[in-house]
Amino acid sequence: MGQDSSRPVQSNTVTVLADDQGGIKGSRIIERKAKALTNILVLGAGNFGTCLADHLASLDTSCHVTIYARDPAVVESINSHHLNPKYLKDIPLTPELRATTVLDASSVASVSVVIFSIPTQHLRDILEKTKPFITQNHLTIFVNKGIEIESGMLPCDIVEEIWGPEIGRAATYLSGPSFAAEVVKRQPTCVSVASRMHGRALRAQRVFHAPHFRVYDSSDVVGVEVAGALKNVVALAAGACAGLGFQQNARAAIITRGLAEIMRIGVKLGADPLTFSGLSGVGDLFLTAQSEKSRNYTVGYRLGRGESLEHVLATLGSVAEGVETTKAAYALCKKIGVESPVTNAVYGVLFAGVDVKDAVKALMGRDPHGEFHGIVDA
Ligand SMILES: NC(=O)c1ccc[n+]([C@@H]2O[C@H](COP(=O)([O-])OP(=O)(O)OC[C@H]3O[C@@H](n4cnc5c(N)ncnc54)[C@H](O)[C@@H]3O)[C@@H](O)[C@H]2O)c1
Ligand SMILES: O=P(O)(O)OC[C@H](O)CO
Repeated sequence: MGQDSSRPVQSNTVTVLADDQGGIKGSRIIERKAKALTNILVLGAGNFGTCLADHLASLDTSCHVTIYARDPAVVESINSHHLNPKYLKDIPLTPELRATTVLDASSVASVSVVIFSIPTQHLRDILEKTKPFITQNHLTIFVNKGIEIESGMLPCDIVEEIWGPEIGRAATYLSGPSFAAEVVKRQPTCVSVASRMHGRALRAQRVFHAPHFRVYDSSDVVGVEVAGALKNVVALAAGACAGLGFQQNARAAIITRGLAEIMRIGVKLGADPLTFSGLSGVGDLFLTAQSEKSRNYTVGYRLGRGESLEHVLATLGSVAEGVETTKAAYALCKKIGVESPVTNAVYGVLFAGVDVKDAVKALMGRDPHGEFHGIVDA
């Protein structure tokens, strides 16, 4: 079958606490086969879309998974050779995974689950395209980690604006520490999924469930989204710090003060502070801001080593959401009146010609104040 031998065989059994509407009811336990779920469409054949589609296609062969890509060469290669020639290139994909360039009424009507794995700055485009076909019955799952530049909106707000409150409110948001390159190798991974409709989060949990892929549910959509977007900005700062040759103490300080900043912004936008101690909060921040596998950390690191932003982005080969999100977050913090030294420092380096060394030194040399200022007194 051409499968990577490092990837264990999946169990299809899914155990959930749920009533028939997907909500929790007492302690009733339902054992289900994943095949009880119907067909799945994944939009976006980049790193994460490919890895999630492969994961889902491997769970149960009776559950058809199709990945939508704009590039016919990508579609042809996945269908004929079970390889994505652009992303995760060396990974043999599950042979049952099908790919298509077609995104129309029938491709959406024939599935019950639609996963959106498109960078945040292009989300509006795909939401407009799918709007005529998406119904209240679809389980929609978003994996973006960013803030839109033009509007300063989180993905959840864009979804509700374009699809309207009824369908928008039913959307779910998957986030947390999850490098695509590890998920696709069946490395143990825990993430969280949030929805304003709790039953939907539980349904999404059930869709992904596998021995190596655990999904915790949350109802704090704003907290999960703020955390996912802004950890990328902090990862840029932490990477720059490392690229400049500063050691672990400095990086730990940037990450921790970055978390305080994320919390200040989140709380101001109505998030539950507890969410930031979870998988989508400190979990993803810890992963991204400490690892050379992170694209955002890598961008920061290379800037710290003296490369230009243009060169780094032209040679990265994939999206680093934090770059555009920094611009959006900088404007957002000014608008909502939240103190954001880490975001400001990264913004200065990326967009205002500030020398990276001066920016990191200034950040580390700030006058300290109450550590939880702006969070507990918000
Ligand atoms: N890569 C990861 O490990 C990872 C993990 C969790 C979440 N995410 C998030 O998932 C999202 C996607 O990231 P990625 O790593 O897959 O990015 P990527 O750069 O690897 O791929 C992005 C894909 O989106 C496609 N795309 C862009 N605009 C499109 C449009 N208008 N219509 C259709 N397709 C379009 C591109 O062609 C490309 O295939 C990001 O928000 C990212 O933060 C990524
Ligand atoms: O490679 P990054 O920096 O985009 O991070 C990928 C994921 O968000 C990690 O959870």
